Amino acid sequence: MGKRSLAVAAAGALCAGCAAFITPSLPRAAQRAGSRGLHMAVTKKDSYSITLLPGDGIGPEITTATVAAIQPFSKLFKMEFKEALIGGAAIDATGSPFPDATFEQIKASDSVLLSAIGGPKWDGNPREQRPETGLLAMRKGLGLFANLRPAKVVRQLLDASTLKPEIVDGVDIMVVRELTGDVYFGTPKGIETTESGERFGYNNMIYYEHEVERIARVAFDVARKRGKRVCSVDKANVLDVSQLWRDVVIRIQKDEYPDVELTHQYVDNAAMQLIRWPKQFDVMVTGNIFGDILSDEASMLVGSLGMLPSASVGNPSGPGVFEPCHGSAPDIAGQDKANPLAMILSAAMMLRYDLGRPEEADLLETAVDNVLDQGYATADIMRDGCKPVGCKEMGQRVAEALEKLL
Ligand SMILES: NC(=O)c1ccc[n+]([C@@H]2O[C@H](COP(=O)([O-])OP(=O)(O)OC[C@H]3O[C@@H](n4cnc5c(N)ncnc54)[C@H](O)[C@@H]3O)[C@@H](O)[C@H]2O)c1
Ligand SMILES: CC(C)[C@H](C(=O)O)[C@@H](O)C(=O)O
Ligand SMILES: [Mg+2]
Repeated sequence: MGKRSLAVAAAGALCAGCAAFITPSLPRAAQRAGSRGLHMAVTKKDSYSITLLPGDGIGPEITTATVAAIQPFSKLFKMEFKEALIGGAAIDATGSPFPDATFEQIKASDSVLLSAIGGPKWDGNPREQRPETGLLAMRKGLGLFANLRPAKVVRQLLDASTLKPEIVDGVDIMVVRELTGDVYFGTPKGIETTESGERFGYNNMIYYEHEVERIARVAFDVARKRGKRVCSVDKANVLDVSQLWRDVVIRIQKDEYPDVELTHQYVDNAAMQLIRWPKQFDVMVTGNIFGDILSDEASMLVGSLGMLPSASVGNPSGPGVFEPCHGSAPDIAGQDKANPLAMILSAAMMLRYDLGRPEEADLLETAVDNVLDQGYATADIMRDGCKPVGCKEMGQRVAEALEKLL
């Protein structure tokens, strides 16, 4: 395949309406400006429109709990919540996992809170009618190339991790995951049959320099506000796409961030180092698929996937999407067992990055901390001596704790 057709293939969007947001041919200066879109300089307002995407499985339960938890902020500013369809719920209602109406509503919102999508009901659908395809289309369509996944161990949960307390105590890692490139979006891809009748499947792992440059800058910018150390994770010993990744990250650090320390690990080693001695990491920057896997692994340092929030950002002129790292947890859906804290902490990231309300973000995180101090725990983080609560009650407890701080 020639260079031009590869470029066209990589720009191929999952939905027609997304194409305008994909910018492989932007001049470098414009791409660079876009890479600064961490929404940190947003001016605060008195009123916000927030799209809620309750999605599938435990999604509606944790969404209700999250809205309840942040309701006390209505003393300070107005939040207009409007639900929209995505994922399996959208497929059932409209036939599409990311309906145009949802995309239009999101673009007109200040921000987006997403719970989770997917489930066995739709696993047999053709690819374009799978819930996950809707999620990817939204991220790509909104230009959200940077996914920040903080794995910060809270002292109350030291015993909730499957690792020894002395290994996880003090861990504070920010995984910066590239979110709109890699093997997730590369083409050509598909499942075909050879002339002899054997089927084969393939996906193209591809990164353009500008995609690596902008995620590297996000990682270095984040590191400058933390421990000034970035570990870039790749598989450059085997993959050409990873060699390009590494070369570009080295160049950006040398030219623009000489004050930030840069190290490299191969992804197999990084997966091991994360559970051997996680305190060695400050910021980890990596591609879409490695970041997906390593962030789920990092959640167990904290104690549960139900504790890991995320911010999907990168487009300074549009809303970000704030979403827990976990999925729709079909095994516990509809039983009031889910931990809503990952989504509540994602709402804190929304306040910080999208709504220009960093003080309120801190307050919400403190409220969560206080609830954990009081010993309330959902099943996934249950320890000796804790008070068991369901999803709904956990949301109410956070609301009460927040109320006391306002
Ligand atoms: N961002 C998303 O929407 C997202 C992310 C991951 C997976 N998924 C989808 O979710 C579906 C299920 O995937 P999976 O089972 O591999 O992963 P999952 O994250 O849904 O669940 C993995 C395990 O973690 C538990 N878990 C997850 N969130 C929890 C919470 N908040 N509280 C308590 N326990 C929690 C589940 O019960 C399960 O045992 C699939 O369709 C998958 O594609 C969606
Ligand atoms: C559901 C899936 C498309 C998604 C991803 O792989 O990005 C999920 O695993 C995540 O981590 O948000
Ligand atoms: Mg994942």
